[in-house]
Amino acid sequence: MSTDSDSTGTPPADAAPGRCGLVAIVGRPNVGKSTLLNALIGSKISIVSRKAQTTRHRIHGVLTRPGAQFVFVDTPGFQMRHGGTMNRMMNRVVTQAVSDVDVVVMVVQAGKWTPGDAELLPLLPKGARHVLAVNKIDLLKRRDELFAFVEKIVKQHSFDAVVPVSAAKDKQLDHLLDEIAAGLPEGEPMFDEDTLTDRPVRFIAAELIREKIFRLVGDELPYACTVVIEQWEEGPRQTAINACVLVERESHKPILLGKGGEHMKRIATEARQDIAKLLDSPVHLEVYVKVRKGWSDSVSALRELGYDGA
Ligand SMILES: Nc1nc2c(ncn2[C@@H]2O[C@H](COP(=O)(O)OP(=O)(O)OP(=O)(O)O)[C@@H](O)[C@H]2O)c(=O)[nH]1
Repeated sequence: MSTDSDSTGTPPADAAPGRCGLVAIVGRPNVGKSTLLNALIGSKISIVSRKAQTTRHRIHGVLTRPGAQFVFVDTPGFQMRHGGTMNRMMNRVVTQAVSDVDVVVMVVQAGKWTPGDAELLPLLPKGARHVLAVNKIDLLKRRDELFAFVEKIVKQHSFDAVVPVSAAKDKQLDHLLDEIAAGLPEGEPMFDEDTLTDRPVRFIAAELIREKIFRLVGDELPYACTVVIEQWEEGPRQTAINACVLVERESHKPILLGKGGEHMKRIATEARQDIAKLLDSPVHLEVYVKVRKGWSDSVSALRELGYDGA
């Protein structure tokens, strides 16, 4: 790594040409992908103008550093937590989603290699630089455990770089970015510097609600749930939003609602605050729960809900 003793904040005249490219962060559930992405690009989402229609991907976030722009693309399938139709479709979607990225960062949890991790290895796109991010190193008691762990993985797959990190403690993230940058092609930035995401604002609002649900009751809900924005009215003083959370079974409803509806209240309050920040205007948010049996296993229901790849 370079030292910053001579850093003046301006790149030297003979600086390497700029790089820009697509990066996918993949990994089984719970290894810390979202935490890592947030630590890399910041958790604040803002709405963007894209310079040009240069990518067919859904962009999760953009990070611009001197000399390199990292365009993080979404990989929906890697976030799914259960089997069934959803997963089969999502595997297809995911293979397509990462097929033309420049760098794929596979995140694993230090000391915890599972069959779920191994299953992802053949899905990593051939033409990309493969970076292994060994996350949560702060949880390791002994450093030598890390060497043995990494050795076991690199025997199964040849990674171009291996970087132990802690997304939560902000450890080694600059090093990780350097290793990612090494795989980005030379080129002009695709986005203006302050750009963070180009996802439609309604989708982000639904994601913010889903995030609150996972934070509060994710461990208790045996299936993923989905959030559908049913109504969105931009008034002169506030935006009124009705959102519906679809769950699999009647028994999931009380989990989401909590005693006297307290979970739902907290979910709605926290989501409203985030959405208001996102829109930079007051928000009135109503969140309902509906039971829709078998939604995650029905292809037509998935299509209806806007999942592609069905
Ligand atoms: N100790 C520690 N915990 C971490 C670290 N990174 C993430 N976590 C925790 O691990 C859990 C899962 O993190 P997420 O970022 O939600 O993981 P994910 O891979 O996006 O999970 P899915 O959305 O299920 O795919 C959370 O409780 C995080 O706080 C880390 O570096 N150290």
